[in-house]
Amino acid sequence: MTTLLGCVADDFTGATDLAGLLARSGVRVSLRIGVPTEPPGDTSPFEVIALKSRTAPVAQAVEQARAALDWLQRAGASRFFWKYCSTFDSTPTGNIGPVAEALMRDLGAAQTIYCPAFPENGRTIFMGNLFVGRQPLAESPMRDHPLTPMRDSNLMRLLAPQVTRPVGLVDRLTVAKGAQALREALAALAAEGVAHVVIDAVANADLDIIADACRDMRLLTGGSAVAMPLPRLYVADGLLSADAPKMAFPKVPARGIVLSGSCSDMTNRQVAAYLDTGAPSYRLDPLTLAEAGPAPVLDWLATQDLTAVPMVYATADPASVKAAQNRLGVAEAGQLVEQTLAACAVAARDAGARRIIVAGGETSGAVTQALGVDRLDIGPEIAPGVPWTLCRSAGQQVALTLKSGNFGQPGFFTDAQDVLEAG
Ligand SMILES: Nc1ncnc2c1ncn2[C@@H]1O[C@H](COP(=O)(O)OP(=O)(O)O)[C@@H](O)[C@H]1O
Ligand SMILES: O=C(O)[C@@H](O)C(=O)COP(=O)(O)O
Repeated sequence: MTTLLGCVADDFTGATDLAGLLARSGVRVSLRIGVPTEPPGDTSPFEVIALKSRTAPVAQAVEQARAALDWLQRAGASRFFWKYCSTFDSTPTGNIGPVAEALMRDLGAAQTIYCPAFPENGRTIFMGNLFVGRQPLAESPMRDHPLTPMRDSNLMRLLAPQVTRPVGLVDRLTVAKGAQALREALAALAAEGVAHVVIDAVANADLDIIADACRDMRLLTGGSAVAMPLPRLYVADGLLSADAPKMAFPKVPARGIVLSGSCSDMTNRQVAAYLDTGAPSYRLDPLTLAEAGPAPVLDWLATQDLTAVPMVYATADPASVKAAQNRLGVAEAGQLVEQTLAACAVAARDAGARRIIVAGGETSGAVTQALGVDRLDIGPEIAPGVPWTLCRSAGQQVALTLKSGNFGQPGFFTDAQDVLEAG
């Protein structure tokens, strides 16, 4: 089937988040891990390509996104979506802006929008300022993110140094007037040469208006939620029929593992809640890892009963993360943890784990790549933006969930298992 919307996501949790929200509509969504090496064959109306480029060097992130765009164009896509984090995770050099500009150039798009709002998860934008719950982004726990600490809440100020062309805003007062008012505001900004437009949204109703007004733009950018109304709008436009059969999620054996590399505030709470259940657990310390390597945790894992769904975690509070980074360097500390958790995933799979729960975007990228997964089918949603997915790894069918650091309730690791039991 010809692809209608081609999506590029800058990390793997973000890709499953987007694919899960698009799939809520009942249309077929395919999620590819990395740019497929094969030319497009059996494609879906919605294709999502997951990259691991959020913290990659700018040139590499741009190159990967352009390769993904090329594949999606060959699949027949006529509209495109650049998905980044709902907390706008990036640095003054990128990669949100440079990738958007490169895709705009390739597509001949004079203007695009930026809307990371995800109201169901507490991300809202007002007067160009991003909020996480009641806190401005820069006062939220995101200010201590290990790789992309967010120290400003104003999206125009965050975006401007990342792009070469002018940045503007359509605020909530205009969005509230409806799709026509928004279209006119965008046209007025375009006439002034504004290429990059941040748009306020505080509720799903705002996202409906934004998607309605912008659905024919060649390139949209944002978090996952602004894309959620698109399938319904395309069906209304007669571009697509919503007749995709829902995938029956198969029963997978109840042997599993939890791998947590996120250090977000929410993941810290989720790890604490899972420890409280008495589940077997192993805490990774980057400084010990740097000296002893992964052998001790792999030895421990080999002794575990996987029906008890043990947890390996490096999740730590900001002070401990800082201490490890000061000793090892930010990238080195991150990589050590990611590679170790990835090795645990492979060992657990080889020992029979068929339910793998991963917390953290970069961590999910490392784990998924180590498992050799190239495609994920979207299954039931555990929490807003976090579906179970089904993949094949080393010839085995494995249920995999990739949880964004900040998503889910404190009981997420148990919730995830309950969803499979209920299904
Ligand atoms: N104790 C720790 N000290 C230093 N870095 C850590 C520690 N635990 C995890 N990390 C690293 O922090 C990063 C967390 O990023 P990520 O997995 O994307 O989580 P999130 O989804 O919360 O952003 C990863 O690179 C991970 O390896
Ligand atoms: O938009 C979001 O918040 C998520 O989809 C996402 O990208 C999360 O990234 P991580 O927090 O790094 O998992």
